[in-house]
Amino acid sequence: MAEQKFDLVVIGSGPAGEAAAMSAAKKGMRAAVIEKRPAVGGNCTHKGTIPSKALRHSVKQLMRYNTQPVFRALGEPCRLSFPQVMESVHKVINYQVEMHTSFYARNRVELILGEACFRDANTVEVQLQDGAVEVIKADKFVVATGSRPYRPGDVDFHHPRVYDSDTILEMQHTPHSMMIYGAGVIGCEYASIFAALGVKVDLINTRGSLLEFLDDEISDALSYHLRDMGVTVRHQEEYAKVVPTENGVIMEMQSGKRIHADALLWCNGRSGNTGSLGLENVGLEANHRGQLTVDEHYCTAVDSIYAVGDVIGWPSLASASYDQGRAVAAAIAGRGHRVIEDAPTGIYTLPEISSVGQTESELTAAKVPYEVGRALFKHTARAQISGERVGMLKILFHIETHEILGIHCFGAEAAEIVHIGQAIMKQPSPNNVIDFFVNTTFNYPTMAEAYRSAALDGLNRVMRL
Ligand SMILES: Cc1cc2nc3c(=O)[nH]c(=O)nc-3n(C[C@H](O)[C@H](O)[C@H](O)COP(=O)(O)OP(=O)(O)OC[C@H]3O[C@@H](n4cnc5c(N)ncnc54)[C@H](O)[C@@H]3O)c2cc1C
Ligand SMILES: NC(=O)c1ccc[n+]([C@@H]2O[C@H](COP(=O)([O-])OP(=O)(O)OC[C@H]3O[C@@H](n4cnc5c(N)ncnc54)[C@H](O)[C@@H]3O)[C@@H](O)[C@H]2O)c1
Repeated sequence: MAEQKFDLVVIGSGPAGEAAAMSAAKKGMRAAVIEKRPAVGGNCTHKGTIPSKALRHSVKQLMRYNTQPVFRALGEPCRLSFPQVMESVHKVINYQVEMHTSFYARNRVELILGEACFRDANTVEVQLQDGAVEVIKADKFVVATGSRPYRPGDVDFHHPRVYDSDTILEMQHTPHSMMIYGAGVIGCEYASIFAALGVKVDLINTRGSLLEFLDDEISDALSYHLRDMGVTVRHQEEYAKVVPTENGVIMEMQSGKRIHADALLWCNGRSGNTGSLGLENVGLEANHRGQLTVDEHYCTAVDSIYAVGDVIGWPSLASASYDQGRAVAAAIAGRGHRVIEDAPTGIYTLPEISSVGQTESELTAAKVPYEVGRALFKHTARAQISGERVGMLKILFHIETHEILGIHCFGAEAAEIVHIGQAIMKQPSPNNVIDFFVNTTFNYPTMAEAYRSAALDGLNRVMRL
């Protein structure tokens, strides 16, 4: 049995693991990454962020072709099958794998392909793909094993018409109808994708409104636009039984309804990948969702074992995972590190949604005196030119200090647009004020112009008080 020793060993090559390893190597540590898949990139690259965003991009292009009058001179609206749009997705995944693989050699981070299991707090056994077992020792370990779709025991995920967000990428046909159970971020994003492909979608939400953490106005806009695309949104529904049949899936609801569709996409929750890590050998225990608890240094209850990314739960974002990876390497090296707790929201529904800071409900509950400045995309020259007129930017700011408290946006490129406001919002006082947007000249025509319009709208309201 071969044995190797490192300063730091990371388990998992997703955003969190890769960032931790690269960052540690740049700080002079001898680092290795263990990955059980045959390729690096994590679930982010192979099953989650990258495939869903590439899929959504292709579908959005198709939707634009089919809805923009200018393209009618080229022909009638067209349809693409799910496997057809998946072809472009595989290309993006391959580019990503190639690029991420190159980082390992360039930074002299050893890549070990196999499944890691703790033997003790400074040793893991790695089951290599050829069946051999390697023993790896390290001063410190970072668990970055990510998450997988939660699968309740009473749903048959082996049935060919029952999918989760991993297996949906292998679907070989385009169903006429689909029910999506769970209207969290994944459910809403896939509802947009399938509706844009012409699939009749039932989106079943176990809660009272869509994405309750969003500002109410944005959540309402999402409901409106999903329904406008033909999605049936059902709130406050819980399944009682899932009955897959030869030609479809029936979901019996606790409310007594029976919903039928050609296929079911299950999007209700994710569990941390800790089951096969041998945590019992190091005295660690995961919670009921398979997640590990860490302190402000991303250290678990065992001082040689750290954890970052989806495996520690909230916010479970690729964006935050990259930052947590860098932070844990800094923490281990004893250099100052940032605790990641202010990640913006970027939701790639159609329309796109993005926000940073507090919502109106939160500010009202906290009794903060605030005002709102709004700009509708349809009133900007850029949106009129691009034809992407759906959308709104709203800035929440303190009535007295003008400090920006929240930015909420939906519409084309919302996830990019929000960062303009975020950059100002994060400035130290007194530079974090809404007045910046009226005292600065923006390129024209741009979507950034919406900031000026929203700021003028908000400041006009305050002046009228
Ligand atoms: C459909 C979908 C869409 C998403 N969209 C977005 C988005 O738009 N924006 C965003 O910010 N986030 C998005 N996310 C979330 C994002 O993908 C995750 O937050 C991110 O992948 C977490 O990164 P990670 O490094 O913690 O783990 P992962 O990406 O899950 O990678 C973990 C890796 O660890 C490996 N591993 C597990 N156990 C072992 C073991 N014992 N030994 C060796 N290797 C092991 C796995 O094989 C995997 O490669 C999305 C998620 C899904 C499912
Ligand atoms: N654009 C983006 O940023 C993006 C896109 C997709 C997914 N994601 C991330 O992926 C994560 C998963 O999203 P989602 O839509 O599946 O779900 P979600 O986190 O909204 O959860 C859906 C429901 O499942 C329940 N649940 C969660 N985990 C469970 C578990 N292990 N066992 C039982 N119930 C559980 C939750 O309480 C909730 O009622 C989110 O944290 C999200 O941030 C982000």
